[in-house]
Amino acid sequence: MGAERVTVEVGLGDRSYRIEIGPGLLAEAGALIGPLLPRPRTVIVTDATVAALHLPALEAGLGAAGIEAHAVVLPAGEASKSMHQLAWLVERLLALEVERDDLIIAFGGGVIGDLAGFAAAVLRRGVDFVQIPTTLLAQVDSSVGGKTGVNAPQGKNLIGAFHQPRLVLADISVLETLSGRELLAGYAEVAKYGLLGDAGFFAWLEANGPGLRDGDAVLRAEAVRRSCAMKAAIVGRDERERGERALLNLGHTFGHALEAATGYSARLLHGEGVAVGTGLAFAASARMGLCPQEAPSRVAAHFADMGMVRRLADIPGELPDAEGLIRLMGQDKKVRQGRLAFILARDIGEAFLTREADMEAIRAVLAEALAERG
Ligand SMILES: NC(=O)c1ccc[n+]([C@@H]2O[C@H](COP(=O)([O-])OP(=O)(O)OC[C@H]3O[C@@H](n4cnc5c(N)ncnc54)[C@H](O)[C@@H]3O)[C@@H](O)[C@H]2O)c1
Ligand SMILES: O=C(O)C(=O)C[C@@H](O)[C@H](O)[C@H](O)COP(=O)(O)O
Ligand SMILES: [Zn+2]
Repeated sequence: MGAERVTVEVGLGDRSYRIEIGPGLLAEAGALIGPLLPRPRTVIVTDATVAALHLPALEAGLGAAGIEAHAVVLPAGEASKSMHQLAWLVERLLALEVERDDLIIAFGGGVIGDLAGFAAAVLRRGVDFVQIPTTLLAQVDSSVGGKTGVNAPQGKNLIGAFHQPRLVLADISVLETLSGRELLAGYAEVAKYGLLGDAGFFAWLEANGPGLRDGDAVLRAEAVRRSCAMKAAIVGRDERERGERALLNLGHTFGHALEAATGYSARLLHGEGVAVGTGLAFAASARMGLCPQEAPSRVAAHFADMGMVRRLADIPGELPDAEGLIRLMGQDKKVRQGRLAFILARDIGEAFLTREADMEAIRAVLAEALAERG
């Protein structure tokens, strides 16, 4: 039996929206998006790789409902999440005469979702948008919750806005063309949900992660559903990250510093930085005596079993020393009155935020991990 279509609801009052998850959704895009359009016209924002693989199928799906679509195509990769590309994109959208009541479609991975979502937030002071995520990472995380934005030289996602989509269509069939490296990077954000708050889900992943990785569509759909359900619930309770939502940053204080250190380049994908950062967060938690040593060992064993990038030693090229990485963490958005914030854990599935982390332990964990690089 193949994967079936399921719906997850993000409950945000009159800004609530559905996440549709299942195979073959591109063909139904017109029927699903049509009711949101004031006129049968839209603009698809995508990247060159996704356009080459999947744009004709989306255009056909929209065309079947009589919707005319213009495509705006950006270069693939994290470097496109910049002020430069934002300015270019907004000018293209204005040149295409996108009106205040029109809706645009973000069709791609997290880079396109974050960039097009931010463009939608500022274009004519805000137009609607739909997310059609095409990477595992985007299906389980970035397309949901309304964080949009671009990177700055000073740090990750430092310029942006909260702007919720009107609808999310996660077509799991498109994951079939995703590279193994990108799939495993996205898997780090899947594991994150188990590690931050659902030990049962992490145990499920320990059993089913390899099957999911190797292409089982039913397992993929289930992982996307459970991840989206967890994120939707958190976002529904704390849209603007005043509290609980910060747990979704597990692994990111370290990961974002590593992405800045590697210049937002192909040396380290976002999800890879999250995997390495999650390992470091669990190692630091054990070193501070907050959680049993079995917890970081279990995380490391599962990530190794999956074949993921998971240690500083797996990152090619030069890296700053421990002090340099801690300096980069100073731009993290969770910093308050100059104090760094970390998401640490009491066990698998029991993460919490602290601004009282023992910085000596953080330094020691980083120094040890850097030393493994030889
Ligand atoms: N807004 C949020 O809540 C949130 C959450 C997590 C991550 N993010 C952001 O998401 C970004 C990372 O997203 P990503 O990992 O999706 O990266 P990405 O958007 O760069 O996509 C990864 C690569 O896969 C290609 N690709 C996309 N779909 C494909 C498909 N179906 N088949 C083949 N190739 C495909 C892309 O062209 C790209 O080269 C980071 O900038 C990160 O900060 C945001
Ligand atoms: O949705 C959230 O909240 C997250 O933190 C999800 C993260 O996976 C994502 O990488 C997010 O963009 C990080 O947010 P930031 O506020 O630390 O930039
Ligand atoms: Zn992330």
